Amino acid sequence: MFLPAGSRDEMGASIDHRFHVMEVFRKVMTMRGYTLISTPVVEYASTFTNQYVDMKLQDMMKWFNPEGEIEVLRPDWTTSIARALSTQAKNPQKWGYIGSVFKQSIPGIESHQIGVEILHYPPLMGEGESLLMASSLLKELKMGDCLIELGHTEIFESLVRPLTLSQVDEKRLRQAMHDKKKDEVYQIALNGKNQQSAIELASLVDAFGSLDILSEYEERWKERTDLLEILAHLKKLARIVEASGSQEILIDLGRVKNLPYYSGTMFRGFLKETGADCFSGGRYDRLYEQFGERNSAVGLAFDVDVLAEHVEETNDFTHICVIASEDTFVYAEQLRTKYKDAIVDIQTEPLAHIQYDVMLEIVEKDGKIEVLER
Ligand SMILES: N[C@@H](Cc1c[nH]c[nH+]1)C(=O)O
Repeated sequence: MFLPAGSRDEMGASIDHRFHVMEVFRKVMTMRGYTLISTPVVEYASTFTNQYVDMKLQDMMKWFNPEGEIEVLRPDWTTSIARALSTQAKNPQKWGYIGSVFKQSIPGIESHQIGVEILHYPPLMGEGESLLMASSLLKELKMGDCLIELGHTEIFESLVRPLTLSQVDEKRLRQAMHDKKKDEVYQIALNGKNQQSAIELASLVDAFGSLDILSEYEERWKERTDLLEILAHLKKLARIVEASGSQEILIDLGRVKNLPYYSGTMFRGFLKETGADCFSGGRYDRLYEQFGERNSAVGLAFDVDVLAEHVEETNDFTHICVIASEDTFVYAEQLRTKYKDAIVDIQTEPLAHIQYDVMLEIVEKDGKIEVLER
């Protein structure tokens, strides 16, 4: 009642879990040498809708400012951070962030992210670091096994390029490929008057699974040096992650980009137990072209709400109830110094819904104060 659809109030455990995820992330990123970055929650729409970023205005929370410019609530951290860093020197940088993104398309509009952006690193090192950082966070959070899926924008893009497709057909083709609808991919691709490409695109729909898929396609694409390079790159990245992390790797050669600014390797993380999609990211060197430069840029963001839902109970402090009155309240407060690592909850009566580990009662007898264990 009194809230727009999808908006909700929150109390207790779900907030605890979210903060726990953020705190563990902050520790992991700090220990790996990242620096925190934050950008304002209100930005100009044009930061996100320009030709380099190409996000859709209709998906954003927006309004006109007094000067008639459109302002939005931050729909994406990666783009804001690129804007903020565009004037920085080009030394290797690792940034971490914690905060909300806002999209019309998600229930409640707000979702919570934690993420990293890695700039000016050699490609395999930046990508490897993103994934190993993700892997160590999941381990610290005791999330159980995770599947890391690798894809690459240039496989689908380079097979579509020789086709003469209308914009509408190209959009439909992208969607059909994303939905893994093989017949539809083939039929739409045929409109591009290049049967060989249509066959290749249709086969891409099934090109996902374990690392063996890479060897299979090395054979299939042995004449295509551009695609072979991509396969070799993905293989090296998979080896780095496998050797240092403990996560299982999947390959999806037919993956289409979920954000327009990706150019190169893309990744996604799934929790094995429930299949929940917990992180997503990729390389976006071309995003920096709007500032007249081309940088090595890669990163990923976690959906904090998904992680918080799966996190184990985080509160393992001893829970002490101190029963006091208005007269003994000051004494009760002093007791805290004795139980520094416990939850000390001062009440007039124990609360029925809480299971206390220890119950202490402060009583005043003949002007003297005593603490009794109940
Ligand atoms: N901003 C992306 C994640 C990402 C971070 N860096 C690169 N990609 C997202 O919201 O899905």
